[in-house]
Amino acid sequence: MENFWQTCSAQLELELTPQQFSAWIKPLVPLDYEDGKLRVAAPNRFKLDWVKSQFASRITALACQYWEAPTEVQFVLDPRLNAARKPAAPVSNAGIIHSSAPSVPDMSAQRASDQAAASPGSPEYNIGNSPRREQSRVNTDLTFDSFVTGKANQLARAAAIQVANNPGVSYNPLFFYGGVGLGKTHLIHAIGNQVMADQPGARIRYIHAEQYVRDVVTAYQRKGFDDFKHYYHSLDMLLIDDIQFFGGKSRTQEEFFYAFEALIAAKKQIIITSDTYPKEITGMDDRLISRFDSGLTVAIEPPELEMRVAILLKKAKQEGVTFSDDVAFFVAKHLRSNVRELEGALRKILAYSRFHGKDITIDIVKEALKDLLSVQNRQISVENIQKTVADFFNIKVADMYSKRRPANIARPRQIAMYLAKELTQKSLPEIGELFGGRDHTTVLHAVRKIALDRTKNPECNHELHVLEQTLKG
Ligand SMILES: Nc1ncnc2c1ncn2[C@@H]1O[C@H](COP(=O)(O)OP(=O)(O)OP(=O)(O)O)[C@@H](O)[C@H]1O
Repeated sequence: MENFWQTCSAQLELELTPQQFSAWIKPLVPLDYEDGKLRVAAPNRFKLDWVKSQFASRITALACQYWEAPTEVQFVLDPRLNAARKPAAPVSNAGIIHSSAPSVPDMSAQRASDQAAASPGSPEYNIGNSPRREQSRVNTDLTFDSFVTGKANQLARAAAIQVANNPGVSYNPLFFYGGVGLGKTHLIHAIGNQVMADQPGARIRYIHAEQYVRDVVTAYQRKGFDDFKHYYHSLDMLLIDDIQFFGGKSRTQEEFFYAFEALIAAKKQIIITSDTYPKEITGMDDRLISRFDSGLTVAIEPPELEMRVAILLKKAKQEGVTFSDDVAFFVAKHLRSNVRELEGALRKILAYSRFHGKDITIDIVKEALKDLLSVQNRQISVENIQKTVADFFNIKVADMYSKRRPANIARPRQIAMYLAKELTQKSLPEIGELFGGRDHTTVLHAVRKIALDRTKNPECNHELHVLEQTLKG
């Protein structure tokens, strides 16, 4: 039964969004399996009803497939689970405000009680350490221990450790930027976890920027800005993720500016992540940009091959599976863009090998990742081009979408645009979009310029040839 549940969870994790998975599936616990009947416990009535209506048929289908026999899945209520489980899923915690937006039925009642909890005098301000941990929304799985280091992120990790050891003192704010799925969120949770372990009474809060925007709107609608301000201004540490979502939202930026000033003045630590560096965030007030830049700004780059291998080996081990080095190298060589993609591939491989009861070999990996690999082989992505060209010219990947124009950046960027046009099916406007929202005429200009240069300048031709060969593998 345990094996089935692992397989079933792995499959559902592939099919659902991360928020859905952690909100609805992760809290479930299989109880027993007898005579074609599987019993699964849910922690409360709300989750029980939702899981029954939304996921029962899929889980039943997976159970029938696994046992190769008709199987009935019964969902039961197990209130003891609430006490026994550590907080993992944002929605499952009785926290203050939701930090992600899972697709849920009407949760207004829960949200109302969440909002109430945020007000002064409420339990939030008189709570013990364990509920404080829950309300912080810090994910206990994302620690420094589980964070693999390599060239791509060693600076960021060093800065994170420094800040975790001296919150509010060394770099404030600490600002991480980099592309999707590269570990920014992981790293700020790791800081939160360490500070919480060192100072169990600290008021720490992780929030995704989109949620902060929603909170501002709610405070606005309810005329509740005093509570809102009081809450955010009295934190000991604020971890705010994907701040680029503040772009163009002036009321949110204004509120955040006050919170920022109050926290920094009180030597309370702020840690921010973004997909690009402060000056490049579109629609952000200059006051905020200069504040973001006033501490330490560190990039996280896409992982290099060795780091991708290390990540796969570590994550496989965490799943209780041993990957041979050959298999890990094979996967890492073919999947190059980010860590989230590697995790997805690993889940696919595990689910495939469990379903078919086969050991993990390169052949099995090829089967399990058939779709992913054929797409990778057929198509060279613009992301890959940007990374390869940036590595080649020793510049940051973020400079590919930045608006900076020094020649040592502008030319590699033009080369990357040229290669994107040559090697992918993307249109000029699509390429412009992927290079920091540039106009298609800028891309056209780059393509023509490099094409001409190539015919006249043998060195340029050679560089392009090397890059093309690298990209085509
Ligand atoms: N160096 C690493 N070691 C171990 N796991 C990592 C590492 N980097 C990223 N991950 C894992 O990869 C997944 C994606 O990382 P994360 O969510 O932190 O990315 P992100 O940079 O915040 O991306 P986004 O901008 O899309 O939110 C997470 O499950 C995270 O735990």
